[in-house]
Amino acid sequence: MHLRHLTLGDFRSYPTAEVALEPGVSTLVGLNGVGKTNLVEAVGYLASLASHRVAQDAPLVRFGAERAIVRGAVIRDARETLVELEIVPGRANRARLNRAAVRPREVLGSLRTVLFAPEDLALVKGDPSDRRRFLDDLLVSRQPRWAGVRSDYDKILKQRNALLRAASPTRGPGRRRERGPAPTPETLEVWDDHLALVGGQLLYARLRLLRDLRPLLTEAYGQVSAGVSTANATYRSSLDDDTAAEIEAGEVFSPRSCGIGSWPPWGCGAPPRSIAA
Ligand SMILES: Nc1ncnc2c1ncn2[C@@H]1O[C@H](COP(=O)(O)OP(=O)(O)OP(=O)(O)O)[C@@H](O)[C@H]1O
Repeated sequence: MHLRHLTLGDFRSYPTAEVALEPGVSTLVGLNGVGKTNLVEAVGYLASLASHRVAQDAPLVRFGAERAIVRGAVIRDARETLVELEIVPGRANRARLNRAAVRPREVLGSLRTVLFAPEDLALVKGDPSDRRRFLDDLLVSRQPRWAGVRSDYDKILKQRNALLRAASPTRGPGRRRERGPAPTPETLEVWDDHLALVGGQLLYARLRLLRDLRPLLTEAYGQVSAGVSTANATYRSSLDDDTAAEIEAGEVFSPRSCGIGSWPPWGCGAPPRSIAA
């Protein structure tokens, strides 16, 4: 795969930019702040619909402009694909593949990149949540179907936390909680079950992913360290080792025909309104 041409319109510091790229290594050279990382960020955005530097889209649009355009001509197996994104902060992105309008998610996979930036040091220096996010991102880019499980997990966690907050006698020090419907232990139990089930699915996927990554990591690190030291990666969870091993072996929560594993428990159709909300 080769990105032959990159076009930008009102992306970061660039009112316009046309960048032709040859196959092989390209090096961007320039003074600090001249816009090298902005170009790399644009390529990363085209590949992943996300920036490695910011969570929101607004900073990607040039100051004073309303929208940004990122367009790439990608060559793969001697065929060229034109991938185009229009970034409009606060609204859904618009996407086009070979000039035909598509849903943004449909462009994923047209361009595949591996971006390594100073921010990636958070993988070893940062919080465990950074490492979980990295694994989940990788999971989704390898097998997009995990995106659904991941977003279900986030939704359930949010709903369960809201329920726990509502159940606590005060919200914040000394403040009385606002009155809402009192949650019953049964309701909490239902959310516990959902959380355990989807959390188990996600853990299964992360453990499997790490199992696949481990030999690659050890080999790649061996090359840069010239064999002086070795690197390994293990997933440390609060579960006991036997349970984690059972999950990794797929004895529980393994993928089956409908969706993934026995998730979702309501079958393959739309989720009940309480979960979809
Ligand atoms: N939304 C924006 N609108 C206009 N300019 C922006 C926007 N976001 C960033 N910039 C400008 O982009 C420049 C930073 O570009 P970038 O981070 O690509 O620099 P760089 O060449 O990678 O620098 P360094 O070598 O220091 O890493 C800054 O001048 C900043 O003001």
